[in-house]
Amino acid sequence: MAPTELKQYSLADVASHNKPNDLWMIIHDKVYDVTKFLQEHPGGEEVLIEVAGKEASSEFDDVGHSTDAKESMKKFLVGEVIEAERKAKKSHGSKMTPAARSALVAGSVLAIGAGLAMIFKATGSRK
Ligand code: HEM
Repeated sequence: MAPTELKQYSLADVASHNKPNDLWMIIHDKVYDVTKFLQEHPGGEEVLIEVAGKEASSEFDDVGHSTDAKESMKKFLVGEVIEAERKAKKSHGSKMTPAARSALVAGSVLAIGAGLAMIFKATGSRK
């Protein structure tokens, strides 16, 4: 079974829709056809033409688009970027393995312990 019902596009597919009369863009791995929205975009058509056929996630986020804007963009969703070419990979967050993380915690505890021991020794001998 397909993991998603969205159509899958490669970056090259999206890049070919880079004209004002045929304008797609990628925002957070989703592909949007905003051709019909150009004239209506409150931020103007120029900014959309600039990112035509391209990845525009940071530009979109930088504006701080409203929830309304995020809701209305669903109307333009036509698909998503094929998994191999996605920017955001499946594994989110820290790249550290659990073992590496435990080692780091254990190391820190040891270092703090050693530091405290030295302080206690120093204060203790100052009699
Ligand atoms: C499907 C994609 C997009 C939709 C549906 C959309 C929608 C909107 C909406 C509804 C607004 C009005 C303000 C708000 O509600 O936040 C807005 C403003 C704006 N948008 Fe977009 N937008 C899209 C993509 C983009 C992209 C890719 C850029 C930049 C490259 C951009 C730049 C702007 C700017 C500069 C404003 C004006 C902000 C202001 O004047 O305060 N938008 N957009």
